[in-house]
Amino acid sequence: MEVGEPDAFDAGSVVRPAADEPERAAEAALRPRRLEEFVGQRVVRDQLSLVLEAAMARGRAPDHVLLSGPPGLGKTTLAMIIAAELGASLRVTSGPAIQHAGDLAAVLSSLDEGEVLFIDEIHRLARPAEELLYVAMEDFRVDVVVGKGAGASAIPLSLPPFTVVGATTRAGLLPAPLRDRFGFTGHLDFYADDELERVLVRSAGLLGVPLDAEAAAEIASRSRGTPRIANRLLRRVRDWAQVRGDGHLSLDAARSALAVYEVDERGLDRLDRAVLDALCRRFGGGPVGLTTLAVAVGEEPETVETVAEPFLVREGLVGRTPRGRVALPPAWEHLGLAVPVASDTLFG
Ligand SMILES: Nc1ncnc2c1ncn2[C@@H]1O[C@H](COP(=O)(O)OP(=O)(O)OP(=O)(O)O)[C@@H](O)[C@H]1O
Ligand SMILES: [Mg+2]
Repeated sequence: MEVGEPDAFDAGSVVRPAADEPERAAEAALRPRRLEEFVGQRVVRDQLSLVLEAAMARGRAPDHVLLSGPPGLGKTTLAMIIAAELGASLRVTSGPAIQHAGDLAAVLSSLDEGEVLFIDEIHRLARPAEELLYVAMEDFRVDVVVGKGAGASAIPLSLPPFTVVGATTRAGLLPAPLRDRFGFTGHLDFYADDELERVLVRSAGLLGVPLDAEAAAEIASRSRGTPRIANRLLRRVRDWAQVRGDGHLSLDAARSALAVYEVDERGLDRLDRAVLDALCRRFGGGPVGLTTLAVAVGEEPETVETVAEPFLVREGLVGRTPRGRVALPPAWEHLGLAVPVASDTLFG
């Protein structure tokens, strides 16, 4: 059994899209290795497969690839798949790991021909490193600075052809010159429930646990369109089935396990429901300011805004208006309350 499952009010709740290091390690075993195993995202998959096949047919390194989209949808997985499909080795770094332009210069100048350089969280690269990267991506060159102060000089060093795969959850934060250096950009979107079911069936197979079709459907529908969450809920249901059940992942086991973790039919957890509840019952549907709402649920405004709100807004449960947050009709329905007759409170 895994220990230390955080409190549901914590950002580490089972339905949050981010993953910590131990979870990333557990995920590695479930990662699809080849493009054909990668479930869903048909458009991106087809486009990418063309880019890769064409490059291989030409015997050249493919264009640089940018992968954007929310956490847990498969950016890192795709970066690894790209290298695997090309039969190339993969070097991994990230925006925050590169403190100075020199760190990046060192990585770039050690690349072998045809290697794939994965830069995760590329929107977090420091400006000087970013500038060095444009040149490297476009001209396959780095300027190595030798010496210090007035006597310093830049020696251009040419690089073998290689492919950068950048990943970002915030494509909008990438400066245009960097974005333009990518020949192909794939945007990952939330998955449909039937796609998540396929992810779950595949994962259950890899974990060697018997998963009923109805249980897969149930878990998928509470996974917020995110494979990472689906796989996480699957592990929690497996725990339940092994400890409280007979090891079989039935619909009953799925429902019981998800009740323990307070994940409801729509994939909302305790904090999400607390926010809806405060909005509807305490503030009559709003509009109410973020700070007031946060106090009502006993949380920091930042937690409400970054942890709970994105999904509530995406689901059409909560609206953001200039005068504050409002509950939309599905929020009342979700809480089993009558939707108030349309009044200006609803349309802030
Ligand atoms: N299309 C898919 N098919 C099957 N499994 C998937 C798919 N996409 C993601 N997964 C699974 O979901 C988990 C998270 O995927 P991944 O780490 O690639 O997400 P990410 O987009 O890189 O997230 P982050 O922004 O947090 O880095 C992995 O364990 C992976 O196996
Ligand atoms: Mg990732």
